[in-house]
Amino acid sequence: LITAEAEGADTSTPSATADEDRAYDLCAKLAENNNKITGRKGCLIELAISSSYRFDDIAIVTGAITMMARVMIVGAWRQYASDPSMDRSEADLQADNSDSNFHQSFNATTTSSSSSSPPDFLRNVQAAFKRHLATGMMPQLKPRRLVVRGETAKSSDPVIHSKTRAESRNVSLGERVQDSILRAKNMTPSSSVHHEDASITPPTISGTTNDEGVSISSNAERGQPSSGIGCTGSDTPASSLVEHEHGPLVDGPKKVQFALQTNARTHGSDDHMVSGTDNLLTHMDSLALTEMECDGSNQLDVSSALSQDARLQNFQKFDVDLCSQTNDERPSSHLKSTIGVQDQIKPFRNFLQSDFGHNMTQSSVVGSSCATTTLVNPEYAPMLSPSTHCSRPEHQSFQAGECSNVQDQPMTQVDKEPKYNSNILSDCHRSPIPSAAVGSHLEKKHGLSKDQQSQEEGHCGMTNDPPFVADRSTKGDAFSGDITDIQSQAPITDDQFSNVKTGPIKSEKKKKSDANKSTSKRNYDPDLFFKVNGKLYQRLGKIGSGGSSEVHKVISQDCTIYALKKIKLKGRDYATAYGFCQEIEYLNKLRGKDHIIQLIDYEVTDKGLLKEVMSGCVNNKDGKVKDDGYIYMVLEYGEIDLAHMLSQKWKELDKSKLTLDENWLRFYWQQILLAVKTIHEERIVHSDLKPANFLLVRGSLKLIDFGIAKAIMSDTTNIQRESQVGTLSYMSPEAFMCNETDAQGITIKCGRPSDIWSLGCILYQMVYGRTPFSDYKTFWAKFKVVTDPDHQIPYEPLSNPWLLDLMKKCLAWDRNQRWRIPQLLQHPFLVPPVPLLEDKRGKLIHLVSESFTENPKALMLCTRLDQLLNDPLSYMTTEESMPIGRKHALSLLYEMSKLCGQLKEELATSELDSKR
Ligand SMILES: Nc1ncnc2c1ncn2[C@@H]1O[C@H](COP(=O)(O)OP(=O)(O)OP(=O)(O)O)[C@@H](O)[C@H]1O
Repeated sequence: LITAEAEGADTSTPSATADEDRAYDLCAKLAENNNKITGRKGCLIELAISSSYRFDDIAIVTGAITMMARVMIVGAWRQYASDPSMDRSEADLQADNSDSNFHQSFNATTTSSSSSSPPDFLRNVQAAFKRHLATGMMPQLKPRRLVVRGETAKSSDPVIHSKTRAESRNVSLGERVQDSILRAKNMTPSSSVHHEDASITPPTISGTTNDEGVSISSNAERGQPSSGIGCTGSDTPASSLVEHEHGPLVDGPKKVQFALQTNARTHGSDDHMVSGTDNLLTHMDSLALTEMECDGSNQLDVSSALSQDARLQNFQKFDVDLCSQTNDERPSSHLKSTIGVQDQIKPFRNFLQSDFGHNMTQSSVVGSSCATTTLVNPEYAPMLSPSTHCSRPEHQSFQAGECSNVQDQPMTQVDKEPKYNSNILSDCHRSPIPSAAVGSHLEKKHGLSKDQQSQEEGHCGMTNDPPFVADRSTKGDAFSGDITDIQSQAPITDDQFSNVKTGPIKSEKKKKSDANKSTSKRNYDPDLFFKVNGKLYQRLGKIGSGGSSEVHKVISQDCTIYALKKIKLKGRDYATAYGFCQEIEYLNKLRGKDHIIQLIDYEVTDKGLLKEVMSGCVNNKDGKVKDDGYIYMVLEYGEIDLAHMLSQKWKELDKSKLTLDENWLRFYWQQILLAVKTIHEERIVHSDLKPANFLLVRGSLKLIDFGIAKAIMSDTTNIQRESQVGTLSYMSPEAFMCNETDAQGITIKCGRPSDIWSLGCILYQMVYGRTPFSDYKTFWAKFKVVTDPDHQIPYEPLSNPWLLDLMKKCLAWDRNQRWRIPQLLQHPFLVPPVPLLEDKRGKLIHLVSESFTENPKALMLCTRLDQLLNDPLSYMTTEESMPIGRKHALSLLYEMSKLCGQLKEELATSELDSKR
């Protein structure tokens, strides 16, 4: 049925029920896919994914079947491998490497339901399958097609299928059989297999095309859309990178960081800039340029599907794992040593079980701009919309599966609590921060746990991480070879098979297996779990990778979803490493603040480094970190970032031909301001404000990524920077010219106004769908135009003149003219002035506005003048108290004369126009 579903057959008709032939087919497919071993993931999982984003809840059903079938297959394998009465030994199987008949018959069974004589293994599998059928499990699972979603999934299906088949062609029978044996005997999959995994992993979605016709395919990593031209990181010449910055919405983030000592202007071309200077780190987030282009909804669907898939797989893995453990005759010492971990694992397992053990509901939550598909248990989700529909409850049957001894274990207290999928957190009112986590943090604030030493020696077993190619400038590259770990599927750790000959194995396989042997000491599967300060977090999928880190979606023992940011320190220069530790410091400082992403827990495995940063005595500024060290940060989980929300919004607008909803804009703009207000009040300048750094968490936007943030020293208003930093499209003139001298010979410094400029760029992008300097494609073109005080930013006319005014207030070239956050929060766009009563209005203003009722700009200026005259305090920051000082009095007068001048100019122009 899974196969039928995946191949698009209509399984809703009675004819599509699983007769024996089809069951056999299914078995063969399962066997083949287990055999093929695409890493720790079978093709079936992929099929389940493909189903899951085409059908609302078929994934649950297919998932259940997949799990069940897998357990059966494993059972069959075991039976086959251990039963001497069976007529084919493993040696035979290995000998089958060259057995083309076997291969052919295998193929025959998988491509049609015609029965060629199946090999013994398949017969055994078939027998096992039938035995299970007899238990009455199968009939309870009646997958049916429920809801068919849009075209996107259809269009992506062929990609997935063809990929899957291509994979199957690429793997030799010998490898498949050997890998199968390895898997059945608890050897871990080979690294070559990993690569296959990686290639199959995220279903490639859609093919949106940007203005240049560049095909963009978004992968499952949210926020990491990739361009078909593969312009990632600093390895790509800048000239080619910048060329992709085209059209609306694509001009976004290019993060640059380069040393000021470099006289950038002396470089003739972008290429020089990138390749010529050691200190010159040009972080062209070329992929992120396309960020706004990628289809957020697709991504969400897929990420949702992936997380479902991950859950299914993990659940399955637990069952098999626990099963094998309970059946195992291991020395009790080993059992003992696993107890701690098993205790930690149990809640995960129960969570996953409970998900499948209850009716599940799949629904879309949140507004149109950020619709997310989510899997919830309706029992605990009373707030779901009426459109929610329930899927079938058959999955309960799976609980009575093979591992009853394990499943019978009582649920812990935490298991009885409502379990929420990540997105449902937005509906529930429980604290996102488990008190235990916070408590533990407080206990050892800035301290280090006992486990750190051991973790330092090989934390989480991430020994196979691909090397970081470059520093922070290599967005995406550092992890490009990595595996999306939600496919973790290596079956069963079971010693009873350890003596089996495995035949010749590729050296990579051996390496991987050795690595896993060493990680097995940890008593948890490092492919499935992260351990931070002794607490396990199960991986649910990779969210994305930034310039310096990879971020995973994880679930904690108390079944809360978090994001786990992992930063590899080895090979980085110390300055960068200190920067990472500083991010932790800032996040600590910002704990409990509403609009800042919350740091739940963290661990720096290099104790010395953290100590140095925390104490402010940074010694080794120039060297590179040699030791294997990682930083782990457990963060609140964000559902979608503003960049994707904007992309979706603009797609909706383009489709509907509607104009921007000002209330939508007001709502999110206010949230952005509140977030930045929080950090500015803490004397922190973010320096990298951009839509991608605002995450939606339970309906509020929260600020993330303090990687290049800086604290303002107490006696100044500016930060000291040795390098220019930021993301090109959002960088202020001061950020471009940082540390140079201005016309008056004053050194240009960055401060809070620099963040305000970035906010202006974000607002501009929210209003027009592109950033203000998007027409300037190359770094130098941008540099020139942004640093030119006479450059006029183009503003297309808007129906609301306040909005225009607001953008101009943020994008004033002169940083002293830019409004500060408190003023912006009071700007008439957010707080429309209450029209003054006729008799309260200044006579002069009244007369003037009466004569130009048809000119909205003049009217707006009149209102502001009026407001300034009648309510001058609204023009001042909330920090100021009465009586105002001379400085503020002067600035009010300056504001008034400026408004008068603008009004005079406006009226003169419209007078001229009317004469013409
Ligand atoms: N708390 C979170 N919840 C969900 N997703 C997150 C969270 N934190 C980060 N991400 C996602 O992970 C990816 C990388 O995150 P982040 O920007 O923090 O990494 P980074 O290494 O600092 O990147 P860069 O320096 O290039 O901006 C982004 O796609 C981001 O949206």
